[in-house]
Amino acid sequence: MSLAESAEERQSKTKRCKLDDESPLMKLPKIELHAHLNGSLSKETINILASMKPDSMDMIRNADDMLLIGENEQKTLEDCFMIFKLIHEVTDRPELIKFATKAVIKDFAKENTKYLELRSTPRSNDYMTMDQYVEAIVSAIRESSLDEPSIVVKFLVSIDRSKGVEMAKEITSLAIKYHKKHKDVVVGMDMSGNMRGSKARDFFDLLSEARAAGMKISIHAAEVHNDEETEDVLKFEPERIGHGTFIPPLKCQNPRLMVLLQEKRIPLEVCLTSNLKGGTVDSFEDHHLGVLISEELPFTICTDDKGVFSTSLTKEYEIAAKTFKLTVEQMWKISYDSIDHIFGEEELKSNLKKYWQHWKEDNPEEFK
Ligand SMILES: CNc1ncnc2c1ncn2[C@@H]1O[C@H](COP(=O)(O)O)[C@@H](O)[C@H]1O
Ligand SMILES: [Zn+2]
Repeated sequence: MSLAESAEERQSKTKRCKLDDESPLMKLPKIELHAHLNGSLSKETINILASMKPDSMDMIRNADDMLLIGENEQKTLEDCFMIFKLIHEVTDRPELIKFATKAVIKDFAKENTKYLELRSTPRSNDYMTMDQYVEAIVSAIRESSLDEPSIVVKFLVSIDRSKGVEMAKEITSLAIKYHKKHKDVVVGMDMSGNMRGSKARDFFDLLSEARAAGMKISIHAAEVHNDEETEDVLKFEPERIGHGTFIPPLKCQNPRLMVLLQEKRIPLEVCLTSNLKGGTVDSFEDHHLGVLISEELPFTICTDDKGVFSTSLTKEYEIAAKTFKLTVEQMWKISYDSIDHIFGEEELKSNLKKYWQHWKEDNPEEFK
């Protein structure tokens, strides 16, 4: 079955899905490849973290209005970057980072995410070193493999480009060090953060170093309009690209970028709600996912910051299915194809594929 069927064909097959535990898309095994740790914290987890901090602030305790963007609210990306700074207040010690990591893993496991790549930028302060930050995440992932055996979790070390190249150098060395020490957990690097005031290409040598050490690379690109930078990133050929909103002709006047994407077939990590609430797309209908489907280009559906954007992986699947009139069977295929884009090892990929196939055979009622 092709994803590029006509809208009418798809519409006639669309199964309406409710967003509850019984929803087929809740039950569907899913893959999450673009989740920032601190942006993924639920309101409940933020409140618990605040209560664990001896000097926690009331502002953080009442995380509701301040930190999470509600149903019909729209913000700018700049607003989002301010929100992340506030959330960092409740994860400023190793034990809090460890608690936060476990809570996020649990949340994803609850909605049948079977494979999760978490990403985060290591920070240091009076209470922790960057090494302790990474160690806290790795040990949370290791302990979760016992507490939450249904989900496999990997970690990508993020460069926050707004912090400059010198800091990125430190982060890259740290990433390589922990990749060597924990090859089965620390599998890749990401570049994210506020893109204002820096050029992606200034970080390519560092990302190449990580790649030479055996790590896979994902880069946030074309989240905002910047054709020159987007072309640089496409030519660098990261294993995946975060967003890619301003590549297809919907949002971009430069056809070369789409040609490059078609040639290189770099999978895009698609984050529907993030793009709408961050104000980079006007509506779900205008989202570039429609082009990726019709052009049969590789992509994966992700949450980005499910806490801040008040979403979940199931909700993102629901939105994609509803907006682009996709059946449960087509959503299963999107989820299944995402396995090819994980940074985890080949043996894991083939095990996940087997699991997906068995799930389909064992749950025929979900596809009716
Ligand atoms: C909405 N679109 C986005 N664009 C770019 N970078 C983003 C982002 N969403 C999150 N981040 C990056 O992830 C950090 C929060 O998680 P961690 O503290 O690393 O776990 C943010 O500070 C930013 O650097
Ligand atoms: Zn992101």
